[in-house]
Amino acid sequence: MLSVAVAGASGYAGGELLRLLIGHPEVSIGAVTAASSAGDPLARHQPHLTPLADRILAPTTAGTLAGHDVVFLALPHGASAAMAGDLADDVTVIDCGADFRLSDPQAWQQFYGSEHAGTWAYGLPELLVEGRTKQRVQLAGQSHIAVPGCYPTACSLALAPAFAAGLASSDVVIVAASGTSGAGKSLKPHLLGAEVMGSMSPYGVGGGHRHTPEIDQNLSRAAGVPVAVSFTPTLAPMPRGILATCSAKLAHGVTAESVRAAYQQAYDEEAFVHLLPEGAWPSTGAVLGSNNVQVQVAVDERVGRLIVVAAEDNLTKGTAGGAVQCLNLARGFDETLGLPVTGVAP
Ligand SMILES: NC(=O)C1=CN([C@@H]2O[C@H](COP(=O)(O)OP(=O)(O)OC[C@H]3O[C@@H](n4cnc5c(N)ncnc54)[C@H](OP(=O)(O)O)[C@@H]3O)[C@@H](O)[C@H]2O)C=CC1
Ligand SMILES: CC(=O)N[C@@H](CCC(=O)OP(=O)(O)O)C(=O)O
Repeated sequence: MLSVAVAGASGYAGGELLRLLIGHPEVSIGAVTAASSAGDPLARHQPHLTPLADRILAPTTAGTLAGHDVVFLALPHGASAAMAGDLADDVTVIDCGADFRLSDPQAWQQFYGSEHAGTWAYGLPELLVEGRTKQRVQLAGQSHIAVPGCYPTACSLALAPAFAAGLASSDVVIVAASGTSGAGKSLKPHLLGAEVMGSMSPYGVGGGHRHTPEIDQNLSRAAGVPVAVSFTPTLAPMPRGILATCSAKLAHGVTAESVRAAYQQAYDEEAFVHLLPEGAWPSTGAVLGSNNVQVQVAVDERVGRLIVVAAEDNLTKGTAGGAVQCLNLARGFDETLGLPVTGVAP
């Protein structure tokens, strides 16, 4: 049994981590920590986590996180890097934040505006790397893992098989809608109920969103050559879920059959990434609370473009589920342990 601490346990990502870890047979939950909410009962911030209702949130310090086999960090950007250096070397640290995702310090500086903290193993097991292997081979035995951003998880899994197989070459356009939990719990004026309910709106338009270099990084690794995407996120009036509509110019002569075959080959053996049967389309409702990514492909012959639609739950596969999957791989458990493979409907 591994003893596990969750830092940022009062937040959305921390709450989802705890929901999944409660059902994980190989872990026991140790410290649950927060910042301004330290001293509060966990139940005040995570009313759905009934088995942990009596727990009190501890302050997030190296001391409260010490003595655990595994520490999950679900903290704002920058806070993870500050904390990671104070944790013992033999602890498995899985960071849900962005601090260690990018390998290019210049990209970090440009999109996050601070000094680059470093690069950890990237925690997207199903990502194809240079057309052949999958990223999971780099996760076995790892002690420090950076969990991908929620948009990069959906968008990269949507397009990597096409780039890895040389079916798509350029001109990548992604428009993705996210539920509001993607923005975290802290108060933001544009996320008040009156602003969000019954309305959709874009943000980070024009290449400014910080997930753009992360998607570039992933697709470039899949393709083996540099890929740059146009990425536009939008905010949707729902608590959870991401629906990413991704399109790219098809290489000459590529057919719908060859596209489908490449995606079947990439994902047929995967437990969590599913190419849907022809005619069925991904939806956020269908993946709610599960660690699944639903994918569907189409070829628009009139304009010679590939269209891939992917849906995930941003808090499950997009954060906490992905993080638990990384723990399983790092510690040699079955990759699916403790992770839901069915959604909740309606
Ligand atoms: N929400 C999502 O869909 C996704 C989130 N992530 C990442 O997960 C991390 C957490 O996000 P999320 O849960 O949404 O955010 P929340 O705002 O919901 O939660 C943030 C957590 O961090 C704590 N905290 C705030 N400031 C500090 C600080 N300076 N030092 C230590 N702890 C602090 C908060 O404690 P308190 O409540 O006491 O202030 C709270 O527990 C972020 O890095 C985010 O980018 C990744 C993918 C998707
Ligand atoms: C709706 C919304 O605001 N979503 C967040 C992304 C959440 C996520 O994946 O985050 P991290 O990179 O922070 O881990 C955003 O666009 O910044």
